[in-house]
Amino acid sequence: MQAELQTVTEFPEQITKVLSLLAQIDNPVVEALILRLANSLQEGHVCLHLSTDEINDLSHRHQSINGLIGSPTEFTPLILDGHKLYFHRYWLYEDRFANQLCKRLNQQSANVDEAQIKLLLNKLFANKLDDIDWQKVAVAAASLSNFTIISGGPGTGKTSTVLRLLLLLQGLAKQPLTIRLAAPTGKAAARMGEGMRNAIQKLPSDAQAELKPILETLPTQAETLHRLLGPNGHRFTHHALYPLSLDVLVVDEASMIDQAMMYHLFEALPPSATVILLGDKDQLSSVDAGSVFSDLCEKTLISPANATRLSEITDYQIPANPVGNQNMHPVQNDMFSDIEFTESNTYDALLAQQVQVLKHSYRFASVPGIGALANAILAQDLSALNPVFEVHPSLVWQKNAEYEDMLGSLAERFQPYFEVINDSLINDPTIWMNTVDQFRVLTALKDGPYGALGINRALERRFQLKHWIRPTTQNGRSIYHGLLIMVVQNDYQSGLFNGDVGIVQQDQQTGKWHARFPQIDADWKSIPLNRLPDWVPAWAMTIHKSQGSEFDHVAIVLPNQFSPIINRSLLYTAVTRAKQNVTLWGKQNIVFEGVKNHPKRMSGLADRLNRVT
Ligand SMILES: Nc1ncnc2c1ncn2[C@@H]1O[C@H](COP(=O)(O)OP(=O)(O)OP(=O)(O)O)[C@@H](O)[C@H]1O
Repeated sequence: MQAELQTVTEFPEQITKVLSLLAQIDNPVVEALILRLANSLQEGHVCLHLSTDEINDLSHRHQSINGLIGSPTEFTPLILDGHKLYFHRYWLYEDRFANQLCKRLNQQSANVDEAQIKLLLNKLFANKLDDIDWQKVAVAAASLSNFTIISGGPGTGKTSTVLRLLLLLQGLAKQPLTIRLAAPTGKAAARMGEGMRNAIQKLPSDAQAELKPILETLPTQAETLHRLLGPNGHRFTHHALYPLSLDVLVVDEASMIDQAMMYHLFEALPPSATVILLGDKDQLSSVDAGSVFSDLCEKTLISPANATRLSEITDYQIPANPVGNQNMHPVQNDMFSDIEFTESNTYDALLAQQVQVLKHSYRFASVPGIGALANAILAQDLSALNPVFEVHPSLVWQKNAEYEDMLGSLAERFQPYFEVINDSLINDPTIWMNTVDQFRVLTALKDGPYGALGINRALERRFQLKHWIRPTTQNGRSIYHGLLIMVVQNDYQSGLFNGDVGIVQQDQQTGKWHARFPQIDADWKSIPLNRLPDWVPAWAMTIHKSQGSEFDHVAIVLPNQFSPIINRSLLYTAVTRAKQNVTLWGKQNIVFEGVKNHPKRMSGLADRLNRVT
């Protein structure tokens, strides 16, 4: 699958030529259109919106588009659906996913025992709050449905909430449920498992004792979506005809799932399974085309009937359509201030009621600087940015630094790591990884001096000057003991996936080189360098690649000229990768322009869901 997608997204010109040749088209206007579509896919859009004039123009070129562009019922390489032009495969992904979702939204709450739910909820949320406990509301709403989205920023309690939801579902079930946890990348899956184990530890001790038999049935390890679906060449083992064997699936970091993977996932789900997607709708969308999670989170509403039902179950007075509620972010309030809830019978109205948004960050209560900066970015409040940096010592903004000074400062931050990696008495890769995860450089761009590749090269030169590393060449690549690498390709043979981060090590006895990777459910994996899939150094990584990871201190490096790639979601994602400190290296006008820039990816999902049930 990955290889096929790369053909379209990475080589737009070639795809245009091949399609034109296949359809025997020799028409520059049509060729330009295919190229525009391929380029927009590369930018993350699922489709291309055509104007009425462009559509009229196409219909006049009937001869030249015959066999190339067809309606949704035709089998042509390109599909024109209303005003939206798709590559056939993406039209199919979006259409089938929407159908699966609509089926799920249609089979809501059959025979739920609301009295039993209320009883268990009160055990799981023993403290009655003065204000509405939105975590409790989220669990209550999710227990009435087989599809739920829980969106929230870092530390808003998504994992704690989903743990209580799983305890509730398992407590209600007549037979023990098969529950599985998954995430788009290995790193995100590892963090999800760790989060679950922490959340269990943090349950009040009386609840832990009382719920012990149920707790023992819950998974505390998560797997990657690829592993869950079962890689099988370029396809997956599980699909509509051979669905997954599970009752409940929880997927974390769902904002990272692209349209293609979302389609494959929903195709492989048994119709009776309950699905819970967790994520942060404000984060960057997936690397590949689509912004499915944020599209699904576009509206969040509580109908009057649902408000009554949830009030009864939770013992809080839940307002219908809670516009202006403290729990909602100002941006969100603005977004919904003109939406009045009508008992609409469209799928998007059904979906809006399955979207639970958590807003209070427990994590940022102790590190308020990061929370304040993240909120200022989300609210696109430029006037708040400078004051936020002035007030919080955990935040530093280097607006006018020279390039070399910046590199010097970034390199210094890796000193603690090289001290442990070069200490022959410290041979524990977990200590190495924990030390290197204290600091990471995140870049907006991939290429150029301010991109991840350029910064990595420059940092390596500095590491060498400081005698922290002694590079040698193998298979044409510079390697050294302690080199931090990121895999940039899925490789089923080695079990390594795009985004996996490992450490290169030379065996002291044999002198052989290996890269070691932390495993979700096993010891460290050791792979000889010549068997590694394609990789890059990872002292600096793009913000896109950093999704699903967290570091104590994050340095965000922006280029010295504005690039449209810098936008609100990118900056928010970068800032929220930090647990303690953020150093922002970028000119003020570039940061301001980036915060104001909030593009939306094109897709037809909203239109498809805006259908009558
Ligand atoms: N209702 C609550 N009251 C007090 N503390 C809470 C509550 N909910 C969550 N926390 C605490 O907040 C922290 C973050 O919670 P949790 O890990 O569930 O959030 P998360 O949204 O999953 O975080 P992340 O974005 O890092 O995955 C944890 O220390 C947790 O114990």
